[in-house]
Amino acid sequence: MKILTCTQQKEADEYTIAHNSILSINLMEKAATLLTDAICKRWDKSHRIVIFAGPGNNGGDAVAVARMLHLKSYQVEVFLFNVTGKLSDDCLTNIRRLHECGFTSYHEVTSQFDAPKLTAHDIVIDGLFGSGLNKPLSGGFAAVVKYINASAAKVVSIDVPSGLMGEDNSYNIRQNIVQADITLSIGLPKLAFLFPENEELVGEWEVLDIGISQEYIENAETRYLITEEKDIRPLITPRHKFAHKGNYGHGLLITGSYGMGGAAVLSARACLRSGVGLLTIHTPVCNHTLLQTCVPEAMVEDDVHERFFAEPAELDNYQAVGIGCGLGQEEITAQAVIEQVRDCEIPLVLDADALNIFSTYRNNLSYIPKNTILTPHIGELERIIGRCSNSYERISKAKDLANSLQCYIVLKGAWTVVITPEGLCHFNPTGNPGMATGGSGDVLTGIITALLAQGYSEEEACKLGTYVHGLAGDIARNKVGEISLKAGDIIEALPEAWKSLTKN
Ligand SMILES: NC(=O)C1=CN([C@@H]2O[C@H](COP(=O)(O)OP(=O)(O)OC[C@H]3O[C@@H](n4cnc5c(N)ncnc54)[C@H](OP(=O)(O)O)[C@@H]3O)[C@@H](O)[C@H]2O)[C@H](O)CC1
Ligand SMILES: [K+]
Repeated sequence: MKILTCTQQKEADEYTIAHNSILSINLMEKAATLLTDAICKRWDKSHRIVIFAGPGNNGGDAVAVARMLHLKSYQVEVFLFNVTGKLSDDCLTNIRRLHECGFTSYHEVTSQFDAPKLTAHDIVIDGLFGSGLNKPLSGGFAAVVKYINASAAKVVSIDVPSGLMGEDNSYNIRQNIVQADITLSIGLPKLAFLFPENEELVGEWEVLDIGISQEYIENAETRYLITEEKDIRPLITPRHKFAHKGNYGHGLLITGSYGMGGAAVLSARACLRSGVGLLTIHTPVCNHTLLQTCVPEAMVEDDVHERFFAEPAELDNYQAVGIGCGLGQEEITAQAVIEQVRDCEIPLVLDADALNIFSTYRNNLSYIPKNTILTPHIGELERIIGRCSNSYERISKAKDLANSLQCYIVLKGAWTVVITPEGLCHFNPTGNPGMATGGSGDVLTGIITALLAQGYSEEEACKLGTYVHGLAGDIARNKVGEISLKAGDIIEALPEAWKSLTKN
């Protein structure tokens, strides 16, 4: 699913009106009908609905919703802010329609706003500003926002929480943005919804399909997409009837150190549950027995060192290599990692300590081969690109890094994003907060390494790997709950996740 900018969203509306023979006012009527349904589904008529409408079409939506709720016998009160004396045509039409159905609780605010007292049982509909916002809110509107946020009422924002920009909020004023409990987004989701710092502003969100022109969406250029199951399923290549283990690649995981053998176990088990033909684990001697016992399906190659990875492995026999889980950052390991990466000519995944090593030895970043997959969490990424003050800045800088290294970056978190060397950002929808636990990343590295070994392209391996990892996490959550979820549960759920993605 594409994510469009607010400017594109406006163009999409105009295109739909021009090409799908629908009048602008009727598109608004469609939006208002869906908004009203979504509201009625959640709250019954015992709640007073207090609607704050702005001067543009976001306000027009809100006024149309007021009429629909009024006609369903909800108790509705409308405050329309008309401080410049300039209302959009569709907003004006809806004000007329509201009056025509005998509605009397309408207040037009031109200067002084006598704020109603809001209680916890009230529902506020925030239709002040939507995709037409062109600067941070200030003055009277900022005061209205603060009053809404200070109230105990539940807040439903139409399209976007008023004051929030759809994409970049680096220069916004946070306290002047509505804190919604629910955002009912019209057409497509906005990029800003996917950023963790906006969670308390956007609340729970839902997209309402008002029938925006598919043709426009297909042709719209965007760098931001949400991966869907329908994008993932076709990527999976079925196994051949006459296949043998040699057909599915030999993966190598360079993982583990003294006290961190578990990371090697987790990544190896996940790798084996993701279709790899053969797996070898290169690990310090101290982990030999552990791995032979816990992962009997894998071969173990001992490093020269008792406790740490110290000497690069020979890569001739492998189709992919994953480096970093539980490696530690000993000087001797750092040198071995840099050398291993510099000379690597097969598909490569760098995770955890391998990334930390490159952030310490930054001058060696250019040794990372083209098309390598880097799988940092926010902390690991910022050790490389520097501290960022918000997600938009972080993603922009990550795109720069992916471009300068010509690498793939899998930035892990809620909405893990796969960034391609060309700067496309694919947001992954699966997964849950239970997966924020040690070892979860090791599992992902194992999965992606398995996919690369089987011959999936880097982009496919990133997208498919993050999707199935999150899906397995969701299956595990259903079994054990978010609090108890541990990395091993994700591995145990991988078979079901793979099965669900491959069944008809
Ligand atoms: N038919 C359609 O196009 C549909 C649109 N939908 C809804 O429409 C909004 C977008 O509507 P739009 O009118 O483009 O924009 P807004 O309602 O968000 O706001 C525009 C007005 O706000 C003023 N503005 C902008 N920023 C500020 C600010 N910081 N402070 C004060 N005023 C501001 C702006 O004035 P200018 O003079 O600056 O232009 C406009 O007056 C979309 O979000 C949907 O809710 C329907 O959903 C479907 C059809
Ligand atoms: K709004």
